[in-house]
Amino acid sequence: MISFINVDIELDKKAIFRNLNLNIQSDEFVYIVGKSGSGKTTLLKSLYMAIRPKKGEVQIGGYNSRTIKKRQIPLLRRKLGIVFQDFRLLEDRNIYDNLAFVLTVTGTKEQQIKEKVMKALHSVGLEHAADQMPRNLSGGEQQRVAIARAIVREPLVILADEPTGNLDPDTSLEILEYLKSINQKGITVIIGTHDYELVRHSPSRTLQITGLNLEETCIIPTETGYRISPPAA
Ligand SMILES: Nc1ncnc2c1ncn2[C@@H]1O[C@H](COP(=O)(O)OP(=O)(O)OP(=O)(O)O)[C@@H](O)[C@H]1O
Repeated sequence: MISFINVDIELDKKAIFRNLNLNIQSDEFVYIVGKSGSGKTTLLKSLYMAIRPKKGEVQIGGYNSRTIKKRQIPLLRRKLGIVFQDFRLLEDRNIYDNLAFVLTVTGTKEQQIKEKVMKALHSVGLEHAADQMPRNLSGGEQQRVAIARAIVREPLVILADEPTGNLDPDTSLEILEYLKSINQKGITVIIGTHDYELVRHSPSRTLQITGLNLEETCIIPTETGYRISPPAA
């Protein structure tokens, strides 16, 4: 469902990925790990076509980076739910309206908006917070709203870029559990993170950025924490 085929990505003439080949199936839960600056954000951006490969192609949701037209990019993004480290909620409107906005712009009818928004809030345990303003919620709650906003359009894929980067360890695990439960409903989830502890806690397919490519990796629990196999480059 998602494929990178012989992909080279450069930013400002600097090679970030070289000859990347990768397939991710529907329903998978995948971590992309790597140290700061290794290219996690770049990889996720190439999936929502904010970055296009210099060579090769990225296929996602029936679109192809080589052939997609500029006007089709919003259509692709409607099939994706994107979650950022800094939540990015609209501060001037309440939680309900933050989610409703996403549906209004695509012309969904009022009654349907209400049902979908409340269902999405329910799935992150925040239906009681619909009337609250974002600033009145904790960081973890704001990220749960961001996850609800990402799923309200019933996407094929959730792309989460360091979704726990601003959160304490316990809240991070809670966010991870919400993302796992969304995945169990059949939505592909791809998480970029440098938090190996998160991966150790809840293991799943893990791809580590090493040099200009990716390799399948295991985070192995040990008595003192975890070990990465093969080791981080
Ligand atoms: N717009 C840009 N122009 C040029 N280089 C860029 C641009 N954006 C990112 N880079 C470089 O690309 C490399 C990969 O950056 P990226 O943000 O994808 O890494 P990351 O793994 O997500 O890092 P972090 O964990 O710190 O967020 C870095 O060396 C970065 O400096």
